[in-house]
Amino acid sequence: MTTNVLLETRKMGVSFGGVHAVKEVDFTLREGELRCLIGPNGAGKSTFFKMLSGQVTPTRGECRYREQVISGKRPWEIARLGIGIKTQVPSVFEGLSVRENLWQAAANKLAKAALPAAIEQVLGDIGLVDLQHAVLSELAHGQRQWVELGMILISKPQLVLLDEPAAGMTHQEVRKTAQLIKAINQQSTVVVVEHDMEFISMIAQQVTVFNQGAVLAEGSFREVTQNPLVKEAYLGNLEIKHA
Ligand SMILES: Nc1ncnc2c1ncn2[C@@H]1O[C@H](COP(=O)(O)OP(=O)(O)OP(=O)(O)O)[C@@H](O)[C@H]1O
Repeated sequence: MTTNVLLETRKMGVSFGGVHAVKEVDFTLREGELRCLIGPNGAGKSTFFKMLSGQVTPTRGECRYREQVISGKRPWEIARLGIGIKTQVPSVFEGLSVRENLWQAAANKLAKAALPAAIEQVLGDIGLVDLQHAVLSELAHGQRQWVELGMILISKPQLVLLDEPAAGMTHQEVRKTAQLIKAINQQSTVVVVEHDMEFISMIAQQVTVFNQGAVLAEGSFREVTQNPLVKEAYLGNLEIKHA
């Protein structure tokens, strides 16, 4: 593949006291990818994600984004480099409407004259045109998640990091979220941590499987789900549907 490397970790890891949550991970992400991180509970996916997003500081190794060392930077410094982050805790403004949330997200990134058209576009993308004046606290869980994805979409980050974007969603909501993430991937490189294998099957291109703080396998969805080591460590007898 000739595409440029966007983000790279070298022997990056972190320990909490005696717990080696992530050991020494080498990970390479190329421009335009949609990479899924999967693995059993406690495998280190979330901690790895948090090191990419600046929520956790690595105790060894480093992470480079566009060849600049970003490990040790704070989340807001990382966001400033053009990285959009959706953590498990939603960062929306509860008292503001859908439209106002999108406005807030875009205000510092787009020219004022470009804002209305960008907001219309994203309201359509997230399917909330009819609810644009509803206050966030009145929305259903899935709708609030879409607003947050819309807030990422409108600021057009180069890299988007999503931690369990489909958590707690109904089947229908999961399908819509998958479409939305594919739309985000049309303009941004994306990393997704997720448990829901059905959701992963809808969006996956390259998949990295974590186990016991290390990368167990990497490859296409089909490759990793047919890998005996992945079956043993994670999937067990789970029936996987291939598109
Ligand atoms: N702040 C912390 N202090 C101590 N141990 C931690 C901390 N954060 C994570 N760990 C430990 O690190 C290991 C990896 O946890 P992590 O949450 O990254 O796994 P995960 O793959 O995301 O699991 P899950 O799918 O359950 O979210 C676990 O043993 C966890 O208990």
